[in-house]
Amino acid sequence: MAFAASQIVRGFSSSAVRNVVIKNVTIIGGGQMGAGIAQVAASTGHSVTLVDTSDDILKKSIKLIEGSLKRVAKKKFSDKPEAGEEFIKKIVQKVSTSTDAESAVQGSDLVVEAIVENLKIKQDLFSRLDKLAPSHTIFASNTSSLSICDIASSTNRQDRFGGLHFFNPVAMMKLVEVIGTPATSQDTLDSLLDFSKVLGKTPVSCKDTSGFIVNRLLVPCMMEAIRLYERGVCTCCFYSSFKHPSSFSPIPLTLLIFCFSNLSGDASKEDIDIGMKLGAGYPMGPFELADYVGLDIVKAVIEAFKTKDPKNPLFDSSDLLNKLVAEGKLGIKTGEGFYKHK
Ligand SMILES: CCCCCCCCCCCCCC(=O)CC(=O)SCCNC(=O)CCNC(=O)[C@H](O)C(C)(C)COP(=O)(O)OP(=O)(O)OC[C@H]1O[C@@H](n2cnc3c(N)ncnc32)[C@H](O)[C@@H]1OP(=O)(O)O
Ligand SMILES: NC(=O)C1=CN([C@@H]2O[C@H](COP(=O)(O)OP(=O)(O)OC[C@H]3O[C@@H](n4cnc5c(N)ncnc54)[C@H](O)[C@@H]3O)[C@@H](O)[C@H]2O)C=CC1
Repeated sequence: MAFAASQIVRGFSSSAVRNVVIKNVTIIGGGQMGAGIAQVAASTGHSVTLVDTSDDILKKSIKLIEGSLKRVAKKKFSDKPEAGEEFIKKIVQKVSTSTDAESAVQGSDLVVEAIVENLKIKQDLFSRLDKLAPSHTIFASNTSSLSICDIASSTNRQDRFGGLHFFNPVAMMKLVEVIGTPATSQDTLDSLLDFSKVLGKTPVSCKDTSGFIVNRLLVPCMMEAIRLYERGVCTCCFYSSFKHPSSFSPIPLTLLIFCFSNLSGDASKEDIDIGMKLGAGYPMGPFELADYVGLDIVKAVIEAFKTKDPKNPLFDSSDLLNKLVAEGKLGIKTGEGFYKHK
């Protein structure tokens, strides 16, 4: 992540919106995603204002950014620790913090929202910001599962509203899904695509459908994994993966179907995770990844999918997931989720 020219200068035209120069970025929500987005935006030369509800939270956001930058600097400046320190300092200086979202958007070219996954709260936020942000400012949501159209409907700038869906951890994951609604202008989409590239990411364009591309495929897999665990799993379907861990050969479909229809014995989340890592080549198994993402987020995502597609059994809720969230066991961020974390 080198400091790069960060300006996106669009073709000149009579419309103010077409001349979008994304220099100043406001990120609302300083949790794991907002802090990550702030980090990559600052690392690519943007001036960033990070907003959250309290100074204590914002201090933790800056710590998250510093922690991630330390890992980057360790590689980039392995033999020059002082240069590494300077690199971190320069990037962190590009991030200012605020608890006042309304003022923070006033000089902003782009607002990226990464707050709690709740439609009403996101709509309330954007509706307030819409009244104060300059007319050229583009609004984007990092939602995992809510409709961009539904969120944008709270504003009077639906042509300048899109989805900008980053992946966790933002510093490492190369993909950004850029989502347009029927009302999003081509200029806005182009600006969001260009911005993603300036951040060093690879953008893909998505329609505003539940889960866009990646979560539409990941979430059913997650829910099937939880159900497998809740009702017991037939361990023989992972046998070939254990016997030949380096081969990564896919389990034959017929064997999988046989095993899924003959469930018996104790479930093991560890075995499911090993199965998906060694048998399907994922870097993390579903339970590890759910703990990494946050179980509150996973629950909110499933509920949003269910709201849009109520008859689909893939999105039926899970008693176990609901219980863990009710107990405050949200994964790595609280020290316990499906697993205990140090
Ligand atoms: C199995 C499929 C089903 C899963 C379903 C899951 C849940 C579905 C619900 C979705 C809810 C909503 C989520 C969403 O909207 C979208 C998402 O973001 S989905 C999550 C996407 N993310 C992933 O899939 C992450 C997968 N994991 C990885 O890629 C790696 O494990 C990871 C890069 C996180 C860590 O790598 P690993 O080798 O495991 O560990 P190391 O600690 O050794 O790190 C390797 C390397 O990377 C550097 N690094 C790691 N984290 C950071 C960081 N935050 N900042 C900077 N650098 C980082 C680290 O320093 C190491 O560098 P080296 O040079 O190798 O030393
Ligand atoms: N966790 C993940 O892996 C991913 C999450 N997302 C999405 O990103 C968004 C944020 O997720 P996380 O960062 O994981 O959540 P998080 O819980 O880590 O952070 C959310 C932050 O928003 C703050 N916040 C809540 N309401 C606010 C408001 N009205 N104004 C200002 N700040 C407010 C909270 O204090 C918190 O710090 C969600 O929409 C989620 O679905 C998207 C991709 C991956």
